[in-house]
Amino acid sequence: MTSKPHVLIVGAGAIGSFYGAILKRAGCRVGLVLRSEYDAVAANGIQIDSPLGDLSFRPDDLLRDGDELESAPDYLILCVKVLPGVDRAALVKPWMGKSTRLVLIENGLDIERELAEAYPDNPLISCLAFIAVSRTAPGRVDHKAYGKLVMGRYPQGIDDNAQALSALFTEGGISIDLTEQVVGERWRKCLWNTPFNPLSVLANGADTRTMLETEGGEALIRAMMQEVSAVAEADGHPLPQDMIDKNISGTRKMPPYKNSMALDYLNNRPIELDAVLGNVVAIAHRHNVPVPHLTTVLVALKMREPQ
Ligand SMILES: NC(=O)C1=CN([C@@H]2O[C@H](COP(=O)(O)OP(=O)(O)OC[C@H]3O[C@@H](n4cnc5c(N)ncnc54)[C@H](OP(=O)(O)O)[C@@H]3O)[C@@H](O)[C@H]2O)C=CC1
Ligand SMILES: CC(C)(CO)C(=O)C(=O)O
Repeated sequence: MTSKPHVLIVGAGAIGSFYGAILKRAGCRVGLVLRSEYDAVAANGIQIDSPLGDLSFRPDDLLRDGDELESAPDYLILCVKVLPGVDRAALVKPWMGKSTRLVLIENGLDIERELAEAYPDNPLISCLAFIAVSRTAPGRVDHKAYGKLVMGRYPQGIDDNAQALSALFTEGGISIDLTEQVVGERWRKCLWNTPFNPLSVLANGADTRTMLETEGGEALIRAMMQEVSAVAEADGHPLPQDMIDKNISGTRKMPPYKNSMALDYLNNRPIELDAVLGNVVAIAHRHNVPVPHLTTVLVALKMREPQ
């Protein structure tokens, strides 16, 4: 690649718009694939309120699902919610060239496999976002804090593609941790997301402080974390012994926070229940690890879904 790469973001909500803006700031050509917010972004571009300064930008290409591009992007970054009814492999198909690197910035466990199977010859880079960012209106994004990405080649390793993408994000002003073991990193992140995200929905969109300070709340969260940790270990990704204590004390120090699933619930959007919890329970069953708390929360939330 001689000039700066061409990036296409599929699903430019909070995460896609923010990381697209960072790559735009690094000098990339950045296109967006949009659905409900297409007209607003065509009129006004993407506006981002951020402590990093003015990140607002106009996309270089603006597409709807299935629209053609004259040439395949160097990086296709997928940032849609991971939901059972969404065929992500089919969604990205129109823009996947022979050497397009496929990049996921999405929450959950075991969410890469369907894409790795659909595109076995394209490098797949899996990323975890540590950021507080949300959509406030069509084409408007509020970046409150943080922004680090942890990234690596799926299923493991760090290759030139991950290095090059990491350099671009760094140039745009984001901190990156490259990892040889991205699946292990997904387990580390799910130690937090798997209890906090689904429980916040059962608790009507509660924030972290409410969840920890309700009598029995911390004990329930710890019990769920113990189960996630046991499944991670059975799956070959043991987590450090002190990680539960660190997660609890770190969360207690944060200002009260509503996670992305709480925001989806409060905005009547579907929640990523399987990606964040259902897949952990499925892996537990595969390894015969008992997960009574995780199962109870999963089943209670499934009862709320339209049958
Ligand atoms: N927000 C956060 O702070 C964090 C989010 N994450 C994870 O990042 C991922 C993205 O989350 P986030 O950005 O918050 O979610 P958003 O709901 O803000 O954005 C998702 C975007 O995908 C779009 N989309 C969905 N399907 C299609 C489609 N078929 N074609 C085009 N666009 C489509 C949506 O469009 P439409 O408006 O039409 O539905 C929306 O713009 C999730 O996995 C989440 O868990 C991880 C860490 C923090
Ligand atoms: C870790 C956290 C809370 C923000 O990065 C997240 O993943 C979410 O909101 O779902």
